[in-house]
Amino acid sequence: MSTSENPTVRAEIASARSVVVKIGSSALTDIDSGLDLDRLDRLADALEARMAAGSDVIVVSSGAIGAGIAPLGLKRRPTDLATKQAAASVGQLALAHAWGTSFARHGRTVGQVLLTAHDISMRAQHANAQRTLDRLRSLGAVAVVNENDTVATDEIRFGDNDRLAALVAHLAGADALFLLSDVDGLYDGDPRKGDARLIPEVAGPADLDGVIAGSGGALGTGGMASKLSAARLAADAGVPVLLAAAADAGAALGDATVGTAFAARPTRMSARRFWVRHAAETRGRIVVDDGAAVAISRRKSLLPAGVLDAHGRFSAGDVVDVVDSGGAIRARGVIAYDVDEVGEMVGKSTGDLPPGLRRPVVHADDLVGV
Ligand SMILES: Nc1ncnc2c1ncn2[C@@H]1O[C@H](COP(=O)(O)OP(=O)(O)O)[C@@H](O)[C@H]1O
Ligand SMILES: N[C@@H](CCC(=O)OP(=O)(O)O)C(=O)O
Repeated sequence: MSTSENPTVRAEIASARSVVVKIGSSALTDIDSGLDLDRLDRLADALEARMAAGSDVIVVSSGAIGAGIAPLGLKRRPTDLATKQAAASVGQLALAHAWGTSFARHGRTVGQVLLTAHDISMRAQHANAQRTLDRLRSLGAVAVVNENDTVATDEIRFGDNDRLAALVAHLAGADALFLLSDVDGLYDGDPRKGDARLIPEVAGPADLDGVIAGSGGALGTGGMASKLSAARLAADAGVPVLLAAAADAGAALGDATVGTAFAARPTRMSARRFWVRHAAETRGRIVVDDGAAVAISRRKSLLPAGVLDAHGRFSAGDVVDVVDSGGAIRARGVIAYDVDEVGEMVGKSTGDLPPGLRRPVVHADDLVGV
């Protein structure tokens, strides 16, 4: 640990009562030989030790696609959706069985929980998933979560399990998130491409200046970029993150002295703002002029006069992206009007609009910067 580190972040992670532990494909599977059962046993041992020390644990396990490659006679990780889904359907069965067998050595029962992004974005499904996770926990069973790959489509996929794990940490009210991979922490550049320095702690976004987050291995999905965006998502939810090697699971889950520790935001984002920013599905896009882009960056409401264009099929109450005239997403927010009403505002100043269309398009309380 470097002397410049804030020891409280690692102490918080080490003593967290409720934790989510995500394990990447690259740490669990091999293209030729499939699942690494010894690795799973060692992980189950480390997870069991954490539970014996008093923590509740939820596992987010990747590896379904990786585990389906060898049984289907494929030579590499598939890239098209149908073959990925076929591999996941074969591999998920093996993966869940392997976790069940590893934990059974400790007399522990596991439950499989498969989720899609859509489930997390819809309040009813969200609440049901929350209840299932809670009840498994109170019954002493370990939830093993993965994306429901066989029904998720390219448009609605979480994209990677790092994000899924951060959303589950939020959903479950966890106190810490572990991202266990084949790399022993965050480096300032891709460690496979030469000299790179390990970054022991990320206190805030400024510590990521100059860091190059590269792609993943042959089995991983999102690479380091997806881990950084998951760490940001967790930080917004008030959850500190430890990124470490799965091979160091004992030390990571024991006293959190290895890997890279990411501090949470000093004040947790409200549940509503978190949902707008990270969980809700967007239904459209509002293009705004430069003045409005500056105003929303200063946490002001988006007013009708700043709207240049609207795209999508949204209704009042939906979440939309707010983009500037160059196409960059500046914020997400809950829109106060239907798409036709927003269309009527384009090119008009507030005084030219009927009274019913003069309220903010997105109120500042419902607008979250991206
Ligand atoms: N800046 C970086 N720091 C650490 N690892 C990096 C970085 N850039 C790219 N990587 C690569 O990201 C990989 C981990 O991502 P990925 O393969 O998606 O893992 P997982 O399967 O655990 O989700 C590592 O093998 C590493 O080589
Ligand atoms: N649901 C997919 C997860 C893919 C994924 O995100 O993998 P990884 O980048 O290794 O966490 C699977 O189980 O193969």
